[in-house]
Amino acid sequence: MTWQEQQLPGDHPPVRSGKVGVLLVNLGTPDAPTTADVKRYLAEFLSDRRVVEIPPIAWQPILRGIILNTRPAKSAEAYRKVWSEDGSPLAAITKAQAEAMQQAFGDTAEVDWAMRYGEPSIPRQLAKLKDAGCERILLAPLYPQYCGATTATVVDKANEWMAAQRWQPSLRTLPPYHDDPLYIEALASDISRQLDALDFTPELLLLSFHGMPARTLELGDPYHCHCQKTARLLEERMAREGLRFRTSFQSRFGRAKWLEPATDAVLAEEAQAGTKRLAVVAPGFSADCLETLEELAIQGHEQFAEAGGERFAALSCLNTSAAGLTMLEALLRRECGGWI
Ligand SMILES: C=CC1=C(C)c2cc3[nH]c(cc4nc(cc5[nH]c(cc1n2)c(C)c5CCC(=O)O)C(CCC(=O)O)=C4C)c(C)c3C=C
Ligand SMILES: [Fe+2]
Ligand SMILES: [Fe+2]
Repeated sequence: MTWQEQQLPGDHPPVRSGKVGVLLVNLGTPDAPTTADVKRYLAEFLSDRRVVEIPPIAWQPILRGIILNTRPAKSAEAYRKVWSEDGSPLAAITKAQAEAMQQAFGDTAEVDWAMRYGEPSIPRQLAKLKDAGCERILLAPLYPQYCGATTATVVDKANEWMAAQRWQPSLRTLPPYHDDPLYIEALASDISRQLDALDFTPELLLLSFHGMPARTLELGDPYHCHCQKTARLLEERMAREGLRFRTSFQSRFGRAKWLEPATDAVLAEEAQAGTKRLAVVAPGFSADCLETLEELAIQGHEQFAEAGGERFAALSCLNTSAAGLTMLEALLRRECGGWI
């Protein structure tokens, strides 16, 4: 079915229909690396009750009174270190992924991208797809591992928009793909390519996933198990003579206990135990961002070197690599089954 302006009586509102839409979604990022923009972004992000599970009556005074007066300046400084000509790396890469998918799908689907926090927002982009005639939309949160704080909040936001529509499009959601052979294969091939290009041979490949409060595991969030399964499958698929694998969790936020071991602690511990050559990669991130380019590649390098490590490499995320785009297209085509 293709889009068409239907033949309608003169006083009938225009009707556009018949198309399939695909919306790639990632976390969100400030518009500019300034304290004011980072503050705006963090206020929205950290007010999401899926992200900080403390009752607003207790949390909002801490957020507004302390965190939003201290963190934005520090985070803005970190963002400035990784900001690119095309803006925030997370937004620029997600946009490039959507453009590549549009190229791959041609006129069989409209492909666009959105950010859960900040712009372009999910409601704005869903409305854009609907206005372009998309009656069927695949919502694709680009998180391989399911997490209430990431995947579920994207679906919540989309459903909020759906609730306000008289004529709703049909909505499908890309399921988590943490153990999908397409994903494991893409990671194995892209990581192997990057390891082969290094001018040293790492003794350890550290798989660093974004952390979560430890209690989310007891509350039934599958995130920790999904990360562990990705790590196990990747290690089985990639096994190399002399290369050890370890898994850790980065980006701790707040005072509660987070999933362990922490990436910074493992980097120091490994160097102190005599590991000289280490590579780190973040398989849970679809695109490089502040957490990989600054926290891992800059801070992680310093932590490892200060503890006695000698050679360090932070590998890239799948981004727009050939392996990453081939995987993404295959996942999206599968989920659009019967539609295109
Ligand atoms: C990949 C999955 C992610 C999970 C799970 C996640 C949970 C989570 N994050 C915070 C707090 C912060 N995260 C920040 C940045 C950030 N987080 C993710 C991904 C996940 N977060 C990404 C891709 C990014 C990068 C955004 C970018 O612009 O590049 C930040 C902002 C930066 C900073 O000030 O440090 C915060 C804060 C919590 C509390 C949480 C789960 C409870
Ligand atoms: Fe985060
Ligand atoms: Fe687990």
